[in-house]
Amino acid sequence: MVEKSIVKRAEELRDQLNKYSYEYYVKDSPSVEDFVYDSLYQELVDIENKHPELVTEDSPTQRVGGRVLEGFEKVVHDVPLYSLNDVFNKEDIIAFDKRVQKALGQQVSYTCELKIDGLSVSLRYENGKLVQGATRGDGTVGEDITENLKTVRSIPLSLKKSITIEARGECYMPKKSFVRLNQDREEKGQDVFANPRNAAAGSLRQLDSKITAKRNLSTFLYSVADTASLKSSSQFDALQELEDLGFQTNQERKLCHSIDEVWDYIEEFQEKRGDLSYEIDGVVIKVNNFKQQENLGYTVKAPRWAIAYKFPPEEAQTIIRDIQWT
Ligand SMILES: NC(=O)c1cnc(OC2CCCC2)nc1N
Repeated sequence: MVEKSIVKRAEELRDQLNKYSYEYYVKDSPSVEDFVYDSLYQELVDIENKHPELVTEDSPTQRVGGRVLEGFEKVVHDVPLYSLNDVFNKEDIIAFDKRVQKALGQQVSYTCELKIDGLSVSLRYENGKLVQGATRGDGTVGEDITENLKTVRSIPLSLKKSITIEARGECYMPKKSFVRLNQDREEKGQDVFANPRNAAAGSLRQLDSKITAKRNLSTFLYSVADTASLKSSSQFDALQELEDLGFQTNQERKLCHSIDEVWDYIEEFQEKRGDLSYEIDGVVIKVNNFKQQENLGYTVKAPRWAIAYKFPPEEAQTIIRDIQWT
């Protein structure tokens, strides 16, 4: 039986380290220097080595697993991960708005979100603890990449409330990490990745999570499998609720009350795209109210209540050129 004081100290360290990690990787505003984090982390590693029975699933020491997998298990998504219909011009945005207004016969607000150019992932939590992470796959069957997603520091191993929820979002590689990774691969005579999306996909497909852990991936969560698992009754509020649970959400979201406001948002971020620290390939426009989303429903592959406005592809050189070389 381990002394109570040691059990208590291990719990304190876990909570403290998870809080520091959240501040650093999710809020991007650390409250302590790295050396403070490192020394507390080492203290926890020492306690867990001496008393393995004290190790918990959500201990920060469990982010980087030990074993190399043979392959990935299949995961069936009870609620499919839908894709989005794409549009490429203002006329189609206006047509989308007209269809929605006609179908609903009432006023509609839209939540606009940047369309992160990464990989869709699904994160399942039971009683607030991360139990499974999976790829989108074909929308119905994905792959279990829990070990790899646990290494993504912005993914919380435990939520701020012990609820059971399946969150969905994008896992991506920041532009600077992409450039650094390709420089490193070039020096080693390895193939370089064509773009950050491919680099993120390649990093999440690693059978050895120690490699994934070094790729500096991040996330933006933007939806849940079942909106009934949230208090919110709209997309805009749901994003805030996900943030309050400890997820990273994209701060550029905007609640728009007319399609003109939506178009202004699109033009704004077509301009700002090069200044972002991550790649986007457009804007996602969603009917804000969940009841209205339900009334509009889905086609076979995509919701009728959302549309993706795609920007013209940005040639690779722009990505490299636009990085602020600090
Ligand atoms: N790549 C993105 O940033 C992104 C993708 N998809 C969605 O929403 C889909 C999910 C279910 C129907 C609408 N939102 C996003 N922000």
